[in-house]
Amino acid sequence: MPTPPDPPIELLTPSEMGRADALTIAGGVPGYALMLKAGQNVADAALDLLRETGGDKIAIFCGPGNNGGDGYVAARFLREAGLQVAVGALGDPRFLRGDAKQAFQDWPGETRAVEEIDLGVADLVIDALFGAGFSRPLEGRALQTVERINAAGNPVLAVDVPSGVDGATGAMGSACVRAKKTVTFFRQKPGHALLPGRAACGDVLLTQIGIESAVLTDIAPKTFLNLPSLWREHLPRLQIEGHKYARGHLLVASGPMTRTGAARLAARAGLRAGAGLVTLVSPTEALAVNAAHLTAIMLRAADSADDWRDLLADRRFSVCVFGPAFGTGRKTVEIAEVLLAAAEEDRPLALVLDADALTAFAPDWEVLAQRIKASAARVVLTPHEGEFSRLFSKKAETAPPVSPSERAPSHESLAQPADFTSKLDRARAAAEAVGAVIVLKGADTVVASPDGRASIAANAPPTLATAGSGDVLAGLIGGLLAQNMPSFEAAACAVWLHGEAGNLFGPGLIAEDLPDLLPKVLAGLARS
Ligand SMILES: NC(=O)C1=CN([C@@H]2O[C@H](COP(=O)(O)OP(=O)(O)OC[C@H]3O[C@@H](n4cnc5c(N)ncnc54)[C@H](OP(=O)(O)O)[C@@H]3O)[C@@H](O)[C@H]2O)[C@@H](O)CC1
Ligand SMILES: [K+]
Repeated sequence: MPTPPDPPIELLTPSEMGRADALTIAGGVPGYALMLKAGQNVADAALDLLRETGGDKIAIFCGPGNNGGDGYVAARFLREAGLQVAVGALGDPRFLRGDAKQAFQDWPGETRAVEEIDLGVADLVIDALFGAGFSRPLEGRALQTVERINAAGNPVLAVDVPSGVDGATGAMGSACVRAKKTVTFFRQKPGHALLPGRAACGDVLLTQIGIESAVLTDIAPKTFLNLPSLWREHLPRLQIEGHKYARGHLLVASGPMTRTGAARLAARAGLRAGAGLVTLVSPTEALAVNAAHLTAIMLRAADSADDWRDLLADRRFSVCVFGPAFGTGRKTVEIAEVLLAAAEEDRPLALVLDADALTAFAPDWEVLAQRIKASAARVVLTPHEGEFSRLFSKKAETAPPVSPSERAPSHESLAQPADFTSKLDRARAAAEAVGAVIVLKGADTVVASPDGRASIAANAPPTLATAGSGDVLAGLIGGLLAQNMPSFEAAACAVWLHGEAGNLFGPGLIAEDLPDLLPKVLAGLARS
C-alpha cells in the first residue's frame, strides 16, 4: 500500500489552542491530566538538555497562570529524577487557581520569590512565566525577571513560548526570554514561526499531551507552516503526451534600457519552474540589450498600454509577471489595468504584480482592489514590507470587512506600522481587502489568501536578502501559475522553493544563482 502523504502542519493561535483544550476536557479528559503530561514533557526535554550540557541544578521560574502550572509539574518530576530544583514564583502562588493551583500544591519542594533564585549556580533555567495567556508588554517585576534570566546567560528551556512572546503573532513588547529550546504542546503556534518570536524560541520541540487531532475538525485552523505537505498535491505534473503550450505561456515585463536585469531574472526563474514558454516584453529602446542576454526566452516589443492590449489579443499568453524594475509612473498603472481587464471567464489569465506595479498604485490600494475585484484574473501581489506599507498607508474609506483572523485585523490595521499588527494579520487583511493572494516577503514570508488561509515560511536563509531575489520569486510564482497551480498553493510553493534554493547554495549567493538551483531543489522535492 502506498504511504499516505504527510498532512499540512497547522499552526494554532492561543485561542484556537484554548478551544482544543476545552474540547478535550469536554470529551472527558481532565485539564490536570493535560497539564501533567505537559509538565512531564518539559521535564523530559530538560533532562535531554542537561545530558548535552552537563550539570544537575535547575532553576524554574513559574508565572501566575497555567504556564506556571506546567513549571510546578516539571519541578516535581525533575526532583523525583534526582535533580536539584529551585523554584521561583512570580506573584504569590497562594493566588493560583484551577490546575495551576493543584500543580503548586503537588510540588513538595520550597517555592521562593523569583528574586531569591540564584542564577549563578543553575545549569539550566526553565521559563514557565507566561505562555498562551501572555497579553501585554512586560513591565515591573516580570520585566526585571526576564532581563535577569537573559543577562545570566544560562541555557533556557521555555515552556510553550518564551515569556514575552505573543504566541499568536510572534511579536514581543518590551523584552522576551531568549531560549535555547522551547517545548510546545499539540501543535505549534504562529509565534513559533513569525519573527521576532521564532528567533527567541531556539529549537522548537513539539510534544503531545493527549489532545486528539480530531478536535481540529471543529476548530478548522487556517494557518499552516509553509512545507511541501501544504501544496504538494497541487504541484504541476508533466504529461508524457503534453506539449509546451499545455504548460502555459508566461510574459514578463522588462523595464527600460538601464533596468532590464530584474525581468530577465524573473523570466529565467519562470522557465526553470516549468512554464512551457516565456516571453520577455521589452520597451523598444531596450530590445537590443535584452536580446543580447536571451536564448530560450523569447522577446517582444511593447511600449504603451495600447501595445500591451494588442499583445494580449493573443490568447495563448496565460500569465504575466509585471512590475520588477518597470518604473512607478502613470504608464505602469495603465498597463496593470490593461492586464487586469484582459482576463475573461473563457480567457483565464493569472497576474503576479510585484515591486513597481504595487508602488505605482500607492497609496490608492482601493483603486487596485476595485480593478482586481472587477477582473476575472487570478492575482498574486508580492510586496516586501516597504512596498506593503507604501501601498496600504491610506486608511479605508469604506467600512472594514470582518476579518477571518482572531485579532480581527481591518483596513484600519493595514495602515498601522508593522510593530502594531502582526505580519500574519496584515497579510490576511490585505488579501481579503484586495481580493488577491498576498505574499508578504521577509525572513518569515506570509502567503495569505482571500479565503482566509495563510502560510508562514521558516526555511529562508538570510542570504536570500540580496538584490534581485524578489524578482526570482515573482518569476517562480509566474512559472507555477502558468502550469495552472492554484494561486495560494503556487505562491506558497514558490516561496518554499526559493528558500530551499538559497539553502542549497549557501554563502555567497547572488540572485543569478537561484534559477539554476531549481532543478536540484525540484528533484529533491520529487524524492521526498
Ligand atoms: N488545559 C490547559 O489550558 C493547558 C494549558 N497549558 C499551559 O497553560 C498555558 C496557558 O495558561 P494561561 O491561559 O493560564 O496563561 P499563562 O500564559 O499562564 O498566563 C496567564 C497569566 O499571566 C498574566 N499575564 C499575562 N500577561 C502578563 C504580563 N505581560 N505581565 C504580567 N502578567 C501577565 C495573566 O494576568 P491577567 O492578564 O489575567 O491579568 C494571567 O495571570 C499554556 O501556555 C501552557 O503552558 C498546558 O498545561 C496544557 C494544558
Ligand atoms: K514560557
